[in-house]
Amino acid sequence: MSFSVAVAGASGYAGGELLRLLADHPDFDVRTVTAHANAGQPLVDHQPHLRSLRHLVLEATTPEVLAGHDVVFLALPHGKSGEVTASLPPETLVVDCGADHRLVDEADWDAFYGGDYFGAWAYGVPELQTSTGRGRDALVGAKRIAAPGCNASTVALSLAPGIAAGVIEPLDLVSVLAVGPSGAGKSLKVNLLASEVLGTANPYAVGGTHRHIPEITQSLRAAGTDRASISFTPVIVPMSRGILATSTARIVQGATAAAVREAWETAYADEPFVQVLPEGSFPRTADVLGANTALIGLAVDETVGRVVVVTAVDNLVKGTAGAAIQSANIALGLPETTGLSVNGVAP
Ligand SMILES: NC(=O)C1=CN([C@@H]2O[C@H](COP(=O)(O)OP(=O)(O)OC[C@H]3O[C@@H](n4cnc5c(N)ncnc54)[C@H](OP(=O)(O)O)[C@@H]3O)[C@@H](O)[C@H]2O)C=CC1
Ligand SMILES: CC(=O)N[C@@H](CCC(=O)OP(=O)(O)O)C(=O)O
Repeated sequence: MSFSVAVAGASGYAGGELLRLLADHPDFDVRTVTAHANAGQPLVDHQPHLRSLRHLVLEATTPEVLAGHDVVFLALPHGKSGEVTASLPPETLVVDCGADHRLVDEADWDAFYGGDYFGAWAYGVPELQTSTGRGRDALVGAKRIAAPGCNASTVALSLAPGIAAGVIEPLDLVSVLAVGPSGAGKSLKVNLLASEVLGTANPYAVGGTHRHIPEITQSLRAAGTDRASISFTPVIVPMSRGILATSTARIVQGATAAAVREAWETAYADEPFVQVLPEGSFPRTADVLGANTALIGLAVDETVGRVVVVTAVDNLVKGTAGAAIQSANIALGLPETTGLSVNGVAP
């Protein structure tokens, strides 16, 4: 089967990663790539690593250019995809990598983003299976999919099994993340200059201000609690890609260490792209580079009564483009793993 595909935001990091994966996907045929200021230029001027797509030229990002494809992937700045998606035909599968269609509560959108609210779509993290319509079930046959924020999906995958199994307290969650600067996109920002990022660790959005917090809590609520709250702190470190999220949660009274581990192992036992490491093993970001894999290590700290969950993902793959393609595979009835690899690149 061959589905014609357009990628909008193709000159950016997320668009480039979508294209790298789509180029080797047997059922997707990338016909159109679009950009904004760089429209009119050859794709490889902006993505020189995508040699098999060197025939493509960046077009303007308009509904007219994007219409007429079976699948449209959008990797545009926040607030820009919502403007486009309303004009795309309902039969087109649209997968948005921005935040415009992630949040179910308009008040969260207003508080953390602002501007027009475009409504929530099926959330592109299949492993967050729940009884409330999110997860894999909501993606089957979907025509509109919101791919996740990379930090948000990493933390939700880290903590949801404990909430679903009732072995951790949903309040008093803490997550601190080491993140690579590619998560912030390609556009020039002073705090992301090499001279500002190399040789240092920079915390940002400290103190409950990061826009991924409502996205995390809505996923955790969907896992099986009506209340979830998290202290969330990201720290930029000098690695181009990757997220290492260290999350801790208070263990509910009476839950044994074995029951805690069991919750995560059971939740992900059949998942191709989320793996729980054996006791005593913890992931490194290097282990998932280029892979659509989330690796999870966990330990129970009996002294403080908390579980410590360490999760590594590649922000551009499992955090964005890989999740988008995995979700599109499900929506189209293709094998979920098509075109995606659990194996990373090393060293
Ligand atoms: N980077 C990451 O790890 C992740 C990114 N995402 C999301 O994916 C989306 C893209 O992010 P990313 O690739 O990092 O960003 P980049 O800054 O690297 O790329 C942005 C893309 O959008 C285009 N663009 C810029 N302004 C406009 C506009 N006004 N209208 C239409 N297109 C525009 C750019 O085109 P041009 O080059 O011509 O200006 C470019 O192709 C964002 O919503 C982001 O939050 C989600 C999860 C993780
Ligand atoms: C280093 C850095 O700035 N990372 C970004 C990750 C962005 C992301 O995952 O996606 P969305 O912007 O689409 O939500 C951040 O923390 O906001």
